[in-house]
Amino acid sequence: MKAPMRVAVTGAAGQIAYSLLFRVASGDMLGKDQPVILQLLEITPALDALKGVVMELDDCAFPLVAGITMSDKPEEAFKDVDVALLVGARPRGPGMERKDLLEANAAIFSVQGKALNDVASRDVKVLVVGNPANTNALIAQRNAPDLNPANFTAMTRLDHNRALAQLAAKTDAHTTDVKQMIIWGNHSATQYPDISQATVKGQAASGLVARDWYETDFIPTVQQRGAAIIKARGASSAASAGSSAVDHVRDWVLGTPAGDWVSMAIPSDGSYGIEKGLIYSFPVTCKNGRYEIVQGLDIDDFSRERMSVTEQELREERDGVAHLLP
Ligand SMILES: NC(=O)C1=CN([C@@H]2O[C@H](COP(=O)(O)OP(=O)(O)OC[C@H]3O[C@@H](n4cnc5c(N)ncnc54)[C@H](O)[C@@H]3O)[C@@H](O)[C@H]2O)C=CC1
Ligand SMILES: O=C([O-])CC(=O)C(=O)O
Repeated sequence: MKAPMRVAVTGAAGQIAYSLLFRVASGDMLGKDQPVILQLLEITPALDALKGVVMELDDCAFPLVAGITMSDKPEEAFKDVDVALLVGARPRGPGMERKDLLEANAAIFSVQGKALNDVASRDVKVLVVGNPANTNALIAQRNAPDLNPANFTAMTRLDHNRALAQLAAKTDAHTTDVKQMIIWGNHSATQYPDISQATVKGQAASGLVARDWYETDFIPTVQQRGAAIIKARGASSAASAGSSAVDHVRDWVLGTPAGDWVSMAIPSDGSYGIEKGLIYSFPVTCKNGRYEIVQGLDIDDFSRERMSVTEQELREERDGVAHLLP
């Protein structure tokens, strides 16, 4: 039996966590042979609700759960954690953009970055889900100077999966037939879902769909999918967000399949001319618990323009929270 891994989940009484926790506990994220200790963080008024969630986790009798803790103090919840899923934050409602949440949510991530810096495992892998995810990840990372910046990531895997689903439906294929999708940039309406490298059953996707569909239907549909869910459901995506968080961490820890890649928002190292340090979504492959940006892709003028627009938005978000960036 492997030693348990410690997984912190913030916002553990919220909507996303209500689906995410059960997937983590059942072994979908770290493997069916990997015991987990769940370290759950909530704000004080939500601790009663959290107790109910823990009662349900207990009632599932998951073989891989080696312990569960609850706390309203980040320094307790993050103690020695190997993986930190930073979900807890206010979600947007109808008519809002994700960056409208910056004011409400940014402070959470400076406090949590500091706590991770002080008490988490030195190799902790951090995934920020709470919006605006990229800039919140930047805040957490900059407040954790003793940890490797590369260990702070934000979630664009939901956008990646949405793009797979849209392209698969259009080409009458299954999502597993689609390879080499890319989401560039911010988890926002400026993100650039790029099919220029994608294949469907081994054929170039760009040759299978009309350019007009790609530009006027596919791109805006993926960019606006979060808003469409809010309109339809009256609440922001929860189960699909939880599922994508599982995918993100699983692939980071256990590796990406040969011949394909995934999208992760990570600190830019300057690849593709993107400003160093911004938390920007790139195509990456993962192996041995590390990710690497896919290099050498051709970037045409259409792509370059869109990659720059979303980069510029990330610069503006960063400048808007300068007071939280040590
Ligand atoms: N990156 C992505 O692809 C996606 C991100 N999101 C974002 O995820 C976040 C959570 O969404 P939901 O679970 O639907 O919201 P929710 O409102 O149902 O749950 C959020 C939970 O976080 C808790 N919380 C608030 N401040 C906290 C703090 N300082 N420490 C610990 N917990 C705290 C709240 O008490 C609440 O229980 C939102 O910001 C939402 O916009 C949602 C979908 C996709
Ligand atoms: O749209 C939202 O506010 C929630 C979210 O991030 C998504 O569904 O992509």
